[in-house]
Amino acid sequence: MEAALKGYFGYSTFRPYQREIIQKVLDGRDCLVVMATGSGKSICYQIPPLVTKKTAVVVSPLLSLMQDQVMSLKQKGVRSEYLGSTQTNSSVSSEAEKGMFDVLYMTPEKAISLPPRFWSNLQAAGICLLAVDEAHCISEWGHDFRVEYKMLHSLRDLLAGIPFVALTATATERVRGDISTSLVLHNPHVVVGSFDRYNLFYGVKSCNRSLPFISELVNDVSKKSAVGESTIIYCTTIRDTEQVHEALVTAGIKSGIYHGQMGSRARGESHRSFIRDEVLVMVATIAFGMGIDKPDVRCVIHYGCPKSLESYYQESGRCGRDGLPSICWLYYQRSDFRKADFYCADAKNGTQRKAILDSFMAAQKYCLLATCRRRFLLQYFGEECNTDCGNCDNCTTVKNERDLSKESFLLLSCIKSCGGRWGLNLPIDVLRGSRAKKIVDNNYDKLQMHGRGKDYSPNWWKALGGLLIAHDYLKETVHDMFRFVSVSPKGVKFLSTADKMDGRPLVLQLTAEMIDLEEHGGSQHKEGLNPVPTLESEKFSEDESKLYQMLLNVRMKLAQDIGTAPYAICGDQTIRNFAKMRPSTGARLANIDGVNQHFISRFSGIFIQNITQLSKELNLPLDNSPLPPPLTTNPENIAGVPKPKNNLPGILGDAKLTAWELWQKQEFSFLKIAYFRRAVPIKEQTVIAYILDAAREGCELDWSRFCREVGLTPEIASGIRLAISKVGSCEKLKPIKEELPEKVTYDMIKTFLTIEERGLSEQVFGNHPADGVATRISVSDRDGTPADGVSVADAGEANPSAKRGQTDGMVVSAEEPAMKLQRIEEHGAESTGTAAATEESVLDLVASRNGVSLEDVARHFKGSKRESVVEILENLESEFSIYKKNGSYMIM
Ligand SMILES: Nc1ncnc2c1ncn2[C@@H]1O[C@H](COP(=O)(O)OP(=O)(O)OP(=O)(O)O)[C@@H](O)[C@H]1O
Repeated sequence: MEAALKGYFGYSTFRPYQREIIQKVLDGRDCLVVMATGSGKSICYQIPPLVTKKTAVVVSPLLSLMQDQVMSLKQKGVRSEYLGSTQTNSSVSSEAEKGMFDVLYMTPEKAISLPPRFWSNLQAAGICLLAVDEAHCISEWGHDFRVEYKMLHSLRDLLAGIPFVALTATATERVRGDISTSLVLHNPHVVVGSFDRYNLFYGVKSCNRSLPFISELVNDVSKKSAVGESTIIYCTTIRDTEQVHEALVTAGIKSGIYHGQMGSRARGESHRSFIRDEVLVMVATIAFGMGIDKPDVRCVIHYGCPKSLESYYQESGRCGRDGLPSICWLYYQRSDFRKADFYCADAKNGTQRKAILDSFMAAQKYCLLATCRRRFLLQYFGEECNTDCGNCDNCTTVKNERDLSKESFLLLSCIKSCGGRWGLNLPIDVLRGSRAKKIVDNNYDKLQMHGRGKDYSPNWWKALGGLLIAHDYLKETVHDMFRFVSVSPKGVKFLSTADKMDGRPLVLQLTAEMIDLEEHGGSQHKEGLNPVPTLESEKFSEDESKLYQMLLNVRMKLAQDIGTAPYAICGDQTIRNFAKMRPSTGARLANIDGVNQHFISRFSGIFIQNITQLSKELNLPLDNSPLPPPLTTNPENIAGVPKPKNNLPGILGDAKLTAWELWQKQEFSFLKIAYFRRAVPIKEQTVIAYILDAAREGCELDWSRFCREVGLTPEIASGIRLAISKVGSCEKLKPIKEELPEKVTYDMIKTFLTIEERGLSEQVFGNHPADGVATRISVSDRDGTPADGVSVADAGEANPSAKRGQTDGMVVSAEEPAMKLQRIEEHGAESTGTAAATEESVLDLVASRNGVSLEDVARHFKGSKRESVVEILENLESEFSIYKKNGSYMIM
């Protein structure tokens, strides 16, 4: 499966649920898949034919959508065609029934009218599934009821034993029930994913359709077009469509128009120029709704309140389907709300009328909302959501507010530790690492928070002090003309809850001075005390942005030359990766996410040539390393971050702590966390690294859920253990990764190492491989051939030497632990085994070696309990006697 995913689609990991659904289909099980727009449902029916070499038949409601998908699949080397009224090639049908296509699309009308002979021939040639896309069209309760969809059940008898897969992005429980009954699904595997489109920003504006307003709209849209980004403007009437289109054209913005009164040819032409980026703006009625499969639409504007919240979700869902940050605006005016009767005119009975009215009312409510819009949307679709998203207009209106709990914690605790005997200046000097005489004489330079506040200027801290005084967290008193600042009872309470890690965020409105200091060099980092390094590294330099634009042009030119859409060649994210990593060889390029085999054989040469030449012109170095974020925190940071055992916010920094809390307590997915309250999302890998850091610092983690989400099975863990033993060290991840099949990711390796480091291996993975089973990774996996990764074989079965602990091959002994992580084994003979661990003896041990792991120390002091060893190490760390780097303790 993974080989097909990378080979044809260029992706190295499945998104949530994809693998599970594909496996069920391969097992022959019916499936009902309800997953958000853009979540990757198509891959669930596109991979099985590539694995089984049998045709997948896909029923889809719109010809234009099918044509786009066929075009895209062909670019990926997948044999694909469609059957429908606009198919001009008469041989497609006969080729299809001979099983000559991997994926065969057809309209529902076509599907129910094909003769039984077609189906029996196709079945003889090989058919692996029948997918019903946009399956909500089956239900009268759905918002796009199609009568032909209701007749699809007739295919059931013709395709006995073939799994049916129904897919939709919007389906209430009632609609789900209808789909299941109508398609006669047998014990279907039901997957209901999150409706959340994390990468979309939602916003609403009220408007009056006046000319100044249209010119504001035109102005906004032109900014998107100027940087090559696509926008769809949905209008509720043809009149509006024409008016907005005209305004855009007058302003010199190349834009297309699409509505039901245009002839099919004109609509087709308009559609084609939009997906080929010949025009970057499409002004359309909802006739352009489902029929658009362009993944890189960056902005969807609704000009008028939509007829239902379901259709709003569907249409706005056309935005950012490639997962990159994108924007959805809805402009409404109060008169829109009077259209209920108009929408209800189509209703055939009272039930339908009520359904239409209900969803129209929900759309109105969405317009008028003063609270988190995403939360409202999700709750409407029955998804539990207890937090505001931080990524909609209502969540971001007050822009100068920020959670300053970490900074406040530092300042308050520093003032408290200094005994409240001073004004603000001295504690601030302590935070900024001063060694002034007064500070050293009072031993304040030994405080944990000494030097922790260097990232902000003294004036910034003073402004925060003023804020904390204003909010009663600090108390200012005057004695003999001197001002003293101490922590108030409210501040003490804050400190104690923050200490217990369940403190609430302390959101304060930043003063103008603080903002000014942050923006104009007063502070080194806008993001906070510990800015997120990956965010920085993900940012493009000016030259990288130039390179990105140039490479977009290269892709555009290529697409024009071969008559396809630029996105069908590769996605925007892939081009971003090119601009960031600047691969100079085919091998490096092939490793980039989004690069598939077809791309390598057809386009790698031209892209490498352009990347090399343009990077040279821009003076950008080639082969920028896409290395994963470091396994542990940078030692420089560690040196600056003391480790009081119960001061996790202090140790971890906001970003890590928040990531951990969202994951562990709120059960957010990695992806959702990546977008949480960020204008620029961080990578999922970064989120994973953050949470692992938190675990390493002692935060509790649901390891079985974590491993499941990362994809780390006990078998893969055994494989990683073997690879480490082969490499002989876990200092660097790359050599370990290179020993393993492609499907084993850095995230899996990092997770494994954290589990090992925390001594939880047995608990998490069971007794692998010491339970009498040896695990082997087939070499073919490493070559990338389609094998399912890790196979388990009996230890004694093929290779007797396995029992003797052979580690140069890929088999490990059942009796001898394969771990060779610890350098201590080199020193094994010296180990006293019985010596008791004390701070002194542990310090001696650390000082005598160039890095020891927890296991080293625990093994060395077998006479002491592991918990005591851990405690001693933590104490030494918080006293700055030692620090940790890549899982090893070093002397300071
Ligand atoms: N495993 C993956 N890794 C990275 N990108 C993926 C993965 N699976 C799918 N995608 C990309 O996500 C985008 C959306 O996928 P897809 O078109 O299948 O969504 P969908 O769920 O069918 O959406 P809709 O309901 O809007 O039709 C596509 O650009 C696709 O290539």
